[in-house]
Amino acid sequence: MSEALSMSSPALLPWEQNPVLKVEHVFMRFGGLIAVNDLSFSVGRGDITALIGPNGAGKTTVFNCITGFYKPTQGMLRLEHAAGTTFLLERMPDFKISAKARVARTFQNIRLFSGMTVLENLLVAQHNTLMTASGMTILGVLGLPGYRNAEKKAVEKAKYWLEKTGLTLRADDPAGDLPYGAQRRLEIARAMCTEPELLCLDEPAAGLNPRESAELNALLLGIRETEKTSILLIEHDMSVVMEISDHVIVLEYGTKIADGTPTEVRNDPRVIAAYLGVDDEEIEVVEEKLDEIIEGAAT
Ligand SMILES: Nc1ncnc2c1ncn2[C@@H]1O[C@H](COP(=O)(O)OP(=O)(O)OP(=O)(O)O)[C@@H](O)[C@H]1O
Repeated sequence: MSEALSMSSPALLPWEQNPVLKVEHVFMRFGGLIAVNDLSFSVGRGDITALIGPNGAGKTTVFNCITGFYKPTQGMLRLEHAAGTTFLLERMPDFKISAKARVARTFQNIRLFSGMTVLENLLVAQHNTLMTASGMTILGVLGLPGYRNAEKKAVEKAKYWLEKTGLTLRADDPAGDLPYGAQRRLEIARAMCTEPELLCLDEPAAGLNPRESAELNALLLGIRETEKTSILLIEHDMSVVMEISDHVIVLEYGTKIADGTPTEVRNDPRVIAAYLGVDDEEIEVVEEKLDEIIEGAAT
């Protein structure tokens, strides 16, 4: 390749080589407020990607655009399945984004069916598959084999995720009776029962104690390893972000200010200043504190 050509086409970053999601020049305006400002980034297939930034930076708004809760004012969100099918998420209603594009999501505040059992929560998550197999109830009512098989598979899948999330012994308890950390894991299990191409987690470590946080890290790393599911997470807990992410994107006031590996982002003075809300002259002190936190999390 000529020098001129190689200079004009720089090597792709690892997460740009086979992205599951490409966010391209997305804007989201609420009246006069620009919550997301010309945002572009890629989510690598099979990666754990973290979206971080101070409160109000626009992270949840980005999630809402990806999952169809908001239509971006401008820009494209291109999701590509491993099999090659491409979905333009900004053109799809939210129910199709979950059912067809297979983007699953958890929320900042837990949204389980608290009166249903743990197992029932996982079966409800597979409602779409069961409805299709039931021929919209007729085959189900008649108890035909196609429906019975689908039902059996749904229970097997639920049991698989109960085991993965350490909830097998609580299968018949109401979800609302589980401790907080277990409810968070159940939310992830529920999302995984839909076999997502992209799993979006909004602050999965919020409110967890250090032991639960470590369990969450192990669960997410296990999902990446075994299921090869691509994960995009919003997280304020830097020990989680630094320990499990392959790729970190940093937002401030809706604008991307950094995009790289955890080490690159962590050492970026702009990120430290923006994320931790400090003045430039305080950065060194904060960097030392950050090192302590990360070392503490590793031991
Ligand atoms: N529906 C809405 N209408 C008006 N403004 C909104 C709406 N949703 C979000 N915003 C504003 O957009 C900006 C970004 O909010 P967003 O919730 O996306 O930030 P965030 O980074 O997720 O914050 P946090 O970490 O606190 O959850 C904020 O100024 C917020 O007030």
